[in-house]
Amino acid sequence: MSIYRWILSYLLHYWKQMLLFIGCGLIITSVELSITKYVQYFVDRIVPNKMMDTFLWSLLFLGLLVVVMLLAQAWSTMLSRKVVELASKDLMLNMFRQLRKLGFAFFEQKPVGETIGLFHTELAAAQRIIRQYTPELIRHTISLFIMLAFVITLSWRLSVWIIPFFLLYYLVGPYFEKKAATWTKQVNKERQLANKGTYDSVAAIHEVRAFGASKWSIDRLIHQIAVLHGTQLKRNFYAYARGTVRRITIGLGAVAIFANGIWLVQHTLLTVGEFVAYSILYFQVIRVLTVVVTLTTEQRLLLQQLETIYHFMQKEPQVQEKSHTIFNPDIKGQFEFQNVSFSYPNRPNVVQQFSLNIKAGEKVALVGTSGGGKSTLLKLICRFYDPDQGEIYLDGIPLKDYSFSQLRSSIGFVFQETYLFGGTVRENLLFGHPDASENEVVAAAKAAYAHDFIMQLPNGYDTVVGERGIVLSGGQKQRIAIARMFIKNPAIVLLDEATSALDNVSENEVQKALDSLLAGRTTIAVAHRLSTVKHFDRLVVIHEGSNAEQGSYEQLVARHQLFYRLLQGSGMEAAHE
Ligand SMILES: Nc1ncnc2c1ncn2[C@@H]1O[C@H](COP(=O)(O)OP(=O)(O)OP(=O)(O)O)[C@@H](O)[C@H]1O
Repeated sequence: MSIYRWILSYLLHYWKQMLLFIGCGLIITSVELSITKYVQYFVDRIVPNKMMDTFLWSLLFLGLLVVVMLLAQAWSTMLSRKVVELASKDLMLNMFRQLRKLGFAFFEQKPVGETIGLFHTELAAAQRIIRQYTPELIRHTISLFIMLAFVITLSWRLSVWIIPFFLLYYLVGPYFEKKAATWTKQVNKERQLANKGTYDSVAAIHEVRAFGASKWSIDRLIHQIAVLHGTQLKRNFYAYARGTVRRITIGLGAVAIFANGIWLVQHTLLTVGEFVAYSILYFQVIRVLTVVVTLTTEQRLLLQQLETIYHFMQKEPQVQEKSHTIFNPDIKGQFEFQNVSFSYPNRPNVVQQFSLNIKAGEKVALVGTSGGGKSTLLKLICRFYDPDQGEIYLDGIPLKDYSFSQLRSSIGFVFQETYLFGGTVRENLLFGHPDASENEVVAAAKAAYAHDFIMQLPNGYDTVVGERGIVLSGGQKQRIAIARMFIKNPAIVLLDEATSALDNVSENEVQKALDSLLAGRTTIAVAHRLSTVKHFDRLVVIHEGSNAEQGSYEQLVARHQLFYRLLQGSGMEAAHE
């Protein structure tokens, strides 16, 4: 019910249009009932008494009613199309907003394939409920009650006869419904697995090729799809069995009405007109009832699919923005970590009692053994996560007191690998700062040593890159990322092994670009290759989430402790000496 209420809330947002839509439905039902009532009058009064004048006038009146009904039908279709499209658009936008709100932590913890599946399968199911089911269900349910009341008042003696058949159906129906629902749940689970399997086999294409595992990958996918197909067949069997039971009971109900109707007419307990009108109404009621039952069942089956999307939409982000934030008009980039501790949900004590002061404009490199928590510290600075204990201050103000927008506009992050959007080089450079002028874009590209290679591309800055266009090398992509930073102009730059994925030639080019970017900005870098951070003001050795040792490169080497051992381990000692 809570899932259904949540879906309904999207339609109720447009309650005025929904009321009009229901009003149209009432008009349509009233006209349908009036026509049936007229048939009764025609058979019982007009024909036996040869009332020609009444017949002609009533025909004219009926014609008018039909026109009104057609207009109401057209208007209700228009209204419902408009409302359902608006509501499904709202739902989709809210999902994207929620995805953004949940932020980095959600992406790290959920496989991408699962999130894509959520948008493909579950969003589509939710939109189908909004588009195809809910408005029709509301309208037909109201019509059904009005028609049932009408049928009972027309002849309660006949109505009594159809009750056992409906009861029979409702005794057997739920068994098939439950079976169908259970199998639908299973279908969804297996569809998600198949989606994830498809994603994996595309995303891991290099690994699959490199390991010669194509056959393994295809076999795995074929198996997943075969299992899904088998479950779908079972689900369909129960769904159709349910329909068949329904059709049989409707037929038996009709036979009962005819047999009893004729008996009641013979014993003058029912007029011929009432019998004819009742027979017409029975099929009308059955039609509406079937629509209501089918819509309810199918909607219930679809609702089963929405559990994950519902929980996704109710999820609270791990990191929340305060309602009252502090605006710092001039961020300098001075950091203070005070006894910061942090655990991932499934990985405790990644950062432990970590304390560090970083001066504005200082260049600090975090070094240390793999898995020590260096990248995690960068994530805490960006507030992708919040510390469990302790506090991080930026220019003396707790990070938590800043707005997300100020924090993120003051911090530039260059990752190990840069993702380029399917668009032009210019669009990729303007990412994050769409208002920059052409001059700023070119100046940034020059400062990042990217202008020359961009000019050599077929259409210069208008060349399409990324998934839909030219594939750039790792070093070129990093220089685009650095140029983006020049345009963004943040006071603080975070580098997460920005050059570790590059060969020596590319690394040199990117290093030149980085040197010009970092001048005058507070820089915190995570580095694997110690050579890239030799010239940093300070190196901080992170060991098991704590600040184990710090100093300049030379000081740390001379100390002959943890850093020195790291250098020996990485084969850098010779280079140093
Ligand atoms: N999102 C996450 N959820 C759970 N555990 C994580 C997550 N991200 C990292 N970890 C774990 O936390 C520990 C620290 O990871 P982190 O990436 O901060 O280390 P690092 O020092 O940057 O390592 P490396 O030098 O290998 O990149 C590792 O054991 C890692 O497996």
